[in-house]
Amino acid sequence: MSGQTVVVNLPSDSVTGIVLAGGASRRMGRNKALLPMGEASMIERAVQAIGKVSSRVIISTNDPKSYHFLGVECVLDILAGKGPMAGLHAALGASNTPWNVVAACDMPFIHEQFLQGLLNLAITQDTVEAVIPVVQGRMHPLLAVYRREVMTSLERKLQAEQYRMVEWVEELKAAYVNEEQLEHMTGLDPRKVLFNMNTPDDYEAARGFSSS
Ligand SMILES: Nc1nc2c(ncn2[C@@H]2O[C@H](COP(=O)(O)OP(=O)(O)OP(=O)(O)O)[C@@H](O)[C@H]2O)c(=O)[nH]1
Repeated sequence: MSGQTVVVNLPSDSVTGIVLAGGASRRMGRNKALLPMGEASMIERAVQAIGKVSSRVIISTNDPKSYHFLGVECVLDILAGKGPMAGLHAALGASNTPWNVVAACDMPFIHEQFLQGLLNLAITQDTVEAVIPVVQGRMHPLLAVYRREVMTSLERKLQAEQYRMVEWVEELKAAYVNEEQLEHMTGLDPRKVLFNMNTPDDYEAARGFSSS
């Protein structure tokens, strides 16, 4: 942590927060979104963090009953079973704000300061369509910021049955933000914030981390 103060520039009423929670969690063997992490479930942590930087939160899922207890609006995939790009597509279709901050439900160290850092960069870049973290050469399109208009190119990809999100993101006019910039912008360790859980071992590792 650098201790840097993050300045809030973007009014939250220009931002919709989207939590992706429509996956099958096959590798985990149970719904990742409902796993407890510290005092709350994974989905509650994501909704809380994203709710601090946006005026409206949407859960993108095909299983709204599981999230009814949260009292948060759920949006169903238009193309069900096609992965996170389809989830983002449906949620952007429901959005009415220029900027949209997206997070997967399986990131235990998600932090509003990180999201705000990405949003702050987004509004200083008139021509960019997205702000995408890149850590160790790997893009992280599931914790990122998108203009609503990217829905058009996303829809084209889905119609062409091209479901590799990184390939789509590479075609966007995006600000790709490296590890050093991310740390400077947010005051947080990007590797930790961007860590995501796929397997029971990842879950154990994250729980160890969060209680230490
Ligand atoms: N709305 C929506 N979200 C999805 C879909 N597939 C994955 N996600 C979400 O996207 C994020 C990354 O998902 P993955 O870990 O790649 O896939 P998963 O299906 O959850 O897990 P595995 O079955 O183990 O691959 C998670 O937040 C998922 O909930 C989908 O078809 N629709």
